[in-house]
Amino acid sequence: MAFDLRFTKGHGTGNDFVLFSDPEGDVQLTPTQIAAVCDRHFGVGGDGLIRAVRSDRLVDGAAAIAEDPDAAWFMDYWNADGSPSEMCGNGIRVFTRYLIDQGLVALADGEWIPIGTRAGVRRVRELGSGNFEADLGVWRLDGGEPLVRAKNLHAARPGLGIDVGNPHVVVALADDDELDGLDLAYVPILEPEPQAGANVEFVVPAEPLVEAGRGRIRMRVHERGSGETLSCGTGAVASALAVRYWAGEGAPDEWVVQVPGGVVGVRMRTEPDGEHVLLSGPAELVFDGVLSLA
Ligand SMILES: N[C@@H](CCC[C@H](N)C(=O)O)C(=O)O
Repeated sequence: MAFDLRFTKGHGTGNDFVLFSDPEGDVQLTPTQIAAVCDRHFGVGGDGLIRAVRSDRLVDGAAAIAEDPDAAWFMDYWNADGSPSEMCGNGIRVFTRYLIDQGLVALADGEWIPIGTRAGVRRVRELGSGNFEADLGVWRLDGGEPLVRAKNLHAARPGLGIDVGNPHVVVALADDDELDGLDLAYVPILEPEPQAGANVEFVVPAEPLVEAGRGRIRMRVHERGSGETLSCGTGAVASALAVRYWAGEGAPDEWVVQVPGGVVGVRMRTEPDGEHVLLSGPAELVFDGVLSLA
């Protein structure tokens, strides 16, 4: 039976999403329907699809409420190929702006809102001028150092596995030419291949590498389930963490990450439960529409 899906198109530094609101959890899209919505030729087009649903309507949401009873809203995130992901750093900023825009939440100045995700509860606040900051929680080295091959990269390079709620492998390249020459229409090959797959980021230092106490890098990404995207928030934080790890003691705790779709900020902060990593950047809502879905 066909039904109408009311959606909003949004993006964070060009990482674009189709968002819709389903407070009671009545709309269960299949992976095929999600891929059709995200298709850039036959659908709306997007790197991912985000459903805004009340946490108490979902099994994963119950875990979020147990972690923080105020996590009333759950970001139900799906990649463009219809596979689920635990987290999305650009998505959670756009999601928060969407909740505000829809009148589903109101935030006081500087107030942090807890959002349920499959990776656990994450907190977001508005910075003003359409910018938001998300606390992506405690990060960890995970996934080892797989060898990474990519189209136009002459030899395999070692990557560094980092988990920021979802899995990443970060690879350092020699210079801009190597970064710009990559053909990320082809999926990078990881050896060994992580069981759950990984988002793969390629990074080079920006010029200058450190300015006003902040590290600066350039990044391109191949996202698990979506292909090359113009930006990846969790990928940007994984990249900054990897470069700081490689640089060793004395490296900055604040980073500027240049991605093809713009610039995001990353900072690390020690909390009682470990070191958190925070992501800041724009969140834009572009247009609303209605899609008839089979
Ligand atoms: N674009 C996102 C990450 C989206 C999920 C990712 N493709 C995955 O499968 O983990 C971001 O901004 O973090």
